[in-house]
Amino acid sequence: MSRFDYRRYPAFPPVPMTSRRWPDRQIRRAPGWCSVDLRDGNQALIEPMTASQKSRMWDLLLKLGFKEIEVGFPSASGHDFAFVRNLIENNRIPEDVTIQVLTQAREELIARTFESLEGVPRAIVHVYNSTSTVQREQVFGLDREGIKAIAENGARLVKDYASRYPDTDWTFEYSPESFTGTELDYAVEVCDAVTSVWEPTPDKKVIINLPATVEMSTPNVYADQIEWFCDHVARRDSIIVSLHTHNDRGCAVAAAELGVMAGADRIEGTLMGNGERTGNMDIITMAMNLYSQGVDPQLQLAGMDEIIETVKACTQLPVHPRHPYAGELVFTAFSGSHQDAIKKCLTKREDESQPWQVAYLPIDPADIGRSYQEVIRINSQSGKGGVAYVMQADHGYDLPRWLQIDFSATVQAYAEDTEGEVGSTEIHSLFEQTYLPETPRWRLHDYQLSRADGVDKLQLTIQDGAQSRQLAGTGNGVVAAFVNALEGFVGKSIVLVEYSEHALSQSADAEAVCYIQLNIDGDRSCGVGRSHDIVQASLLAILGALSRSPGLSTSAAA
Ligand SMILES: CC(=O)SCCNC(=O)CCNC(=O)[C@H](O)C(C)(C)COP(=O)(O)OP(=O)(O)OC[C@H]1O[C@@H](n2cnc3c(N)ncnc32)[C@H](O)[C@@H]1OP(=O)(O)O
Ligand SMILES: CC(C)C(=O)C(=O)O
Repeated sequence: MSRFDYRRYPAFPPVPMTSRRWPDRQIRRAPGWCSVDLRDGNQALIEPMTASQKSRMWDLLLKLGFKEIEVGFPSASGHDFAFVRNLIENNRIPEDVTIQVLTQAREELIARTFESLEGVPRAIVHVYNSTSTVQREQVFGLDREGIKAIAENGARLVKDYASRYPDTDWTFEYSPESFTGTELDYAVEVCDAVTSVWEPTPDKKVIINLPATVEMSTPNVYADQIEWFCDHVARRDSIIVSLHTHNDRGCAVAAAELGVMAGADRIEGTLMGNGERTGNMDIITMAMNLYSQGVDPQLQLAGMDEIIETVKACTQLPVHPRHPYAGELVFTAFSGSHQDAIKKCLTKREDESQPWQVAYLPIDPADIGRSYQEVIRINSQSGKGGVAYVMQADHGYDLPRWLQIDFSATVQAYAEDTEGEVGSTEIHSLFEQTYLPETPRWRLHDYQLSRADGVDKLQLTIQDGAQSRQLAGTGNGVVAAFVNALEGFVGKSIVLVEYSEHALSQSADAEAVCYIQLNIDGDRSCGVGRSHDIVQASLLAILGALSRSPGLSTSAAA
């Protein structure tokens, strides 16, 4: 039989709650954030961070505005110990920032932890032990009382060692590690035992951190667990309930969000979700989720590219191009209908003080240092809206709709041939080759306009290969006279169907650009003319449209 056998995995039992309040709540305020990049994130790396990588990460975390940062497990290694000493001895901890360190509930480790913190003005000492059924039975070989005793002993030791360093303002934190695999009544019993040792008050709270050490259920079940815990734990007004979720089922952020709705006050997580196995809860995503709902995330995340660069350099892990908010491709639309909708919304958006309402873009990319240039990228899935956006945003051409349709067919054919993305410069060159070729079929030499009896008369010279041709036409206005001259030249009827012009915004010396669509004996053809003179731009556009018309042979012209 195959080992791929779902029957080996029992379903996670629901929490027996008859009524739950959290589904009706909204998060309207950011929780307290604690970065665990330098501890949980670091302990999961193939190569743990070097001292300089840790320093770089520390500096970034300060810059982003974290006020609580777990900086290591100082009793575990000389490196972690030295890093904590470095921060303290070099006065690198700002007054509004508190460092946090982790320790097991063992005396020698707790003693060493306090040694590492000597002289720190304030710190959070975080002690943990596993409480789940699996860990109790299989790892520790202890019953409920035995495991609770480890927690109580750890709490007592932490309190005792803290009293030996009276100059430091201590905060205590306890985690019933593997909380999500722990019976809820038992988790409450253990945490109550810990807080009865610590005796917190509303003015001097302790932190009780409830980890989804392994994510085992849907986020709603985690939220039930948190609400149940908050409702039953003793001394709730003296406890900061903290969450620490992992991403085994891909829902760490959702679980943390629902957990906050269920009553939690504080969140531990990492930047971009680095951490054990599938990672810790990603603080960037959760904070930006708040931001996108109009809630101040209390973190400065405007420089997303710097964050990514630092995280990559410190963890030596890539950031997925589709990572929420941060990935290289998350604000990019390749597909035609998305591009069309984005372009329309952006074009209509005149008043920046109005709420952001742009299809397919949950936030304004500019808020996190991304430019609109990255928003729309072109490949064979793209449509006219995207091509028009690039032509306008990057090159200053405001193509009318009928020309967008005409030109996007050229770009589409090119994208299919090259089987890849078509860059902005390539799109521009395609436009020039198509509508403004360096060696056009016919070149306008010179022209003279005169007016008599209300009729305009145009005389002009056209270069047709090696020959110069003199043409003349009449009409109401220069364009009509030119069209009339060309009708005689090619022997076909020509109707001016569309006309549009504008100053070329990207051109420093104010060139004008003119777009024309002609109907030449039933065939439509588009042309573009560019010149410092608007009349000349119109004539060039008409000649360009005529040159591109497939129905004309040189002999017809002759
Ligand atoms: C979910 C988490 O992320 S928890 C944090 C995990 N992080 C780390 O472990 C990284 C740093 N840790 C280390 O480097 C090592 O574990 C050290 C140096 C701290 C300790 O190493 P060791 O002394 O070899 O102990 P180890 O961690 O293997 O555990 C050994 C013993 O401690 C017990 N123990 C484990 N965790 C705890 C705890 N939280 N509290 C009390 N005892 C514990 C174990 O049951 C085991 O007991 P036994 O020797 O009687 O069987
Ligand atoms: C020590 C605890 C908080 C932890 O890292 C976990 O459970 O993942």
